[in-house]
Amino acid sequence: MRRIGLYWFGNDLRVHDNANLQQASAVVDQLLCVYCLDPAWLAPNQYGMANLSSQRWRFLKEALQDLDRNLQQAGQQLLVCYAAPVAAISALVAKHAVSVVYRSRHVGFQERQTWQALQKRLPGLRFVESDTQTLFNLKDLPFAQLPQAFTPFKDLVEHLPVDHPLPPPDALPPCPAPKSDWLLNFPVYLPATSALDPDMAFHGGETAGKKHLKAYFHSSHPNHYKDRRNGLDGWENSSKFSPWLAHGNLSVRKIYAELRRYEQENGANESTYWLYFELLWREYFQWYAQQYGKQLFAFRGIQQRKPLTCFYPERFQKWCNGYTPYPLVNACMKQLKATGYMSNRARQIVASCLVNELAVDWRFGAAYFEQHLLDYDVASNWGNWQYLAGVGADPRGQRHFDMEKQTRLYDPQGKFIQKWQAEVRNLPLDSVDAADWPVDPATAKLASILSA
Ligand SMILES: Cc1cc2nc3c(=O)[nH]c(=O)nc-3n(C[C@H](O)[C@H](O)[C@H](O)COP(=O)(O)OP(=O)(O)OC[C@H]3O[C@@H](n4cnc5c(N)ncnc54)[C@H](O)[C@@H]3O)c2cc1C
Repeated sequence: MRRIGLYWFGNDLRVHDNANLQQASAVVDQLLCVYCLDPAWLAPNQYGMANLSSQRWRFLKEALQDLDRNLQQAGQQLLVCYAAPVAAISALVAKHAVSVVYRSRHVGFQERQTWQALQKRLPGLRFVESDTQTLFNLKDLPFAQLPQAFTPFKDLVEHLPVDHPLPPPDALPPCPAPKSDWLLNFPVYLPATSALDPDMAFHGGETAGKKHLKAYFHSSHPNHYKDRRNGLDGWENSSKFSPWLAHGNLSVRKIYAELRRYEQENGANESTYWLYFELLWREYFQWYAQQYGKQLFAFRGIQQRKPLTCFYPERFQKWCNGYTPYPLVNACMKQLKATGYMSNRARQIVASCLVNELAVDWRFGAAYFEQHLLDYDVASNWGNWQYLAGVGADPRGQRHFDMEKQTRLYDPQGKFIQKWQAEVRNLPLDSVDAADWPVDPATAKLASILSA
């Protein structure tokens, strides 16, 4: 009897180093390659924001088109369903008598729930999941409970061996449906912003990601990474791997292998080590999301500590649009909106500003980043926000950055602020002062009695 498999692509949009694709091609006679674009991503979430900005959508669309081209080279093609995954996959399983479903492990809470819901809905089917998005496999981690801070985690894992990345499959089992059904076809119209800042030219897809990886490790940039990584602008300051990593266009094991090759050929130094160190931060947050589930999104975080913040709609809007009293923050936020990218230092500065200067609930900042970051990754985003808000993996508690000092350090000549036309100063934080709030006469009388 013919065995038909379904490969459900998620944040692993690539054919190289994809253990599931290799496994599927060895086991099944025919294969459906499917991606689900969930309509829920376009509707407002609990923070009133859609998950995908037009920049994020452009990058994702490019990544899907590239995946389709790469699958075609191996005799396959990609079906993109505009539907909720459980419904779409169940329908395809029934229509094509699928007996095994493959996917890469996703550490996100909702994504895990969806995977479980699918298994419940389709009893009797085989479900295969592999670790393709992390350096290490879950089963090889040398602890049962993730350490509550990064340093003990790093000490436990940094010398563990990392699997070699797998090559792309030469050929994949054919698709069981006629070609006409399987054209990469987006049933929804979504505006995909094409205007890019030439300094931040990210294009989605495995092909663009691999090209960038090669260029990076054939330059001298890795030798200067540690000194430059805090720069607010400039393509060469940091690796810029994150958007391709987040979509799985680049495998983190492939990056690791390239880094080791670079070190062998050019010598290892503090900077090349630091690049690995940052990949370990990413790794930490992946397993952190896996361990803490929905606590990743909780106001009190994993610390169960209540931040002294709430929600001020006006302050939040000013932060999003770059109209706070802090020009550096405004420049960073304008950069994010225009390009979908912001350096790590800039993310720390604007997050600290939102929580400490504007006293706004950190989860709104995380949701805004989710909407706009090309490299949005559930684990790294919400994990870093918790850290900055003092409710996450930081043993030191809340990080409060001095805005003036950060400006002096990272934009001493004001060039970055000027580039984003964010020089405006003396903007009030609130348009209504507490003293101007309309107060009814009875309350005013009570207040005067109490203050007498
Ligand atoms: C509030 C906040 C939100 C963030 N949200 C995300 C997110 O949604 N997606 C995301 O990939 N990163 C996120 N980061 C981490 C970091 O800012 C980005 O990974 C980095 O800026 C991406 O640029 P790069 O690839 O040039 O990084 P590089 O400095 O070149 O680092 C190399 C790689 O290491 C990893 N890395 C570096 N720093 C971190 C870190 N602090 N946490 C986790 N991984 C790290 C990334 O995979 C990155 O691509 C966030 C940081 C903060 C402070």
